[in-house]
Amino acid sequence: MSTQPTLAFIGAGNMARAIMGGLISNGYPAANIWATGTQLDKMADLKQQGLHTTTDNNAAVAAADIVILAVKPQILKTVAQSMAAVVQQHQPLIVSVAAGILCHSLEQWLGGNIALVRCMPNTPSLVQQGASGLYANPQVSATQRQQTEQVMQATGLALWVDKEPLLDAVTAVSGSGPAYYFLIMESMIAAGEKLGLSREAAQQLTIQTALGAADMARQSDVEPAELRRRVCSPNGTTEQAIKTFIAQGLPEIIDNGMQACSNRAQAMAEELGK
Ligand SMILES: NC(=O)C1=CN([C@@H]2O[C@H](COP(=O)(O)OP(=O)(O)OC[C@H]3O[C@@H](n4cnc5c(N)ncnc54)[C@H](OP(=O)(O)O)[C@@H]3O)[C@@H](O)[C@H]2O)C=CC1
Ligand SMILES: O=C(O)[C@@H]1CCC=N1
Repeated sequence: MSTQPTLAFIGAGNMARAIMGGLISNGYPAANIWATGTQLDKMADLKQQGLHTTTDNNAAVAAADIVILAVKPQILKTVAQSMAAVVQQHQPLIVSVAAGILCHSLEQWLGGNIALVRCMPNTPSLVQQGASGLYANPQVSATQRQQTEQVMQATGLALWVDKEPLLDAVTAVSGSGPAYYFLIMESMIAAGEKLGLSREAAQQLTIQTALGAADMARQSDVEPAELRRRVCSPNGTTEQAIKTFIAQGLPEIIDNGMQACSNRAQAMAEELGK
């Protein structure tokens, strides 16, 4: 990474830790990262790795070029309002990873006229296999866009969207997406056990198959639908499984789940954005 801005993660929970872990594994200097939370002892491991830890959000904001808001959406208004004065004084780039909280609300809570990126990351950022959607408000400079992209690319794929509502679609695909794959893995492990494998063997085979399928899809020049057809021998075993999944509505189930996810992001914007 050519430039290494100082980052302050406001909230050092699951998502922030995944991004911080990915950054550190990728060589980002721990001394350039601040993490905040409600209790210092919960962040002792981060301090041990060389990060700055504090319960004082304003101190972290004052030290940072980029402030990453990573608290739960339900408390974001209170947290943002409590740091508005130092944000206005210091003018860092603000990056919010909160699902369903609009730029408009954040701008208001932080005192107006701020450079703001909304980012929808996912937890595989921890192993540098993350996927993030990014949206910038007009106040974000070209340099700040580049800095944000560099930070998020250090944890995996980072894609810009040009309309804010598309972040709800990103949430439905990749923000929440790891949970869908984990559920499929859980189901495959359970079914493998039921068919007689040990839990350990079912787990190893399931995870390696997920990895192999994802890597193959990434490297292939044909779409996943064609790769799927290539596994299905006519009147063979896979065909029976796929026919059963389709007859029982798997594509519609996934469509419904992702629609519910996106709807929830929109509802959160209304509920929490005032
Ligand atoms: N988890 C995921 O897969 C994804 C999450 N997100 C977004 O990331 C954000 C965080 O989610 P997630 O990491 O799962 O949640 P967590 O609950 O794991 O993390 C939130 C953290 O915020 C801390 N916190 C609470 N109050 C304050 C405060 N006043 N000042 C500073 N820190 C505080 C909490 O610390 P303490 O425990 O001490 O209270 C906690 O560690 C959410 O907005 C979510 O929408 C986005 C994409 C994916
Ligand atoms: O479930 C949530 O609300 C967060 C946002 C995307 C993934 N986790």
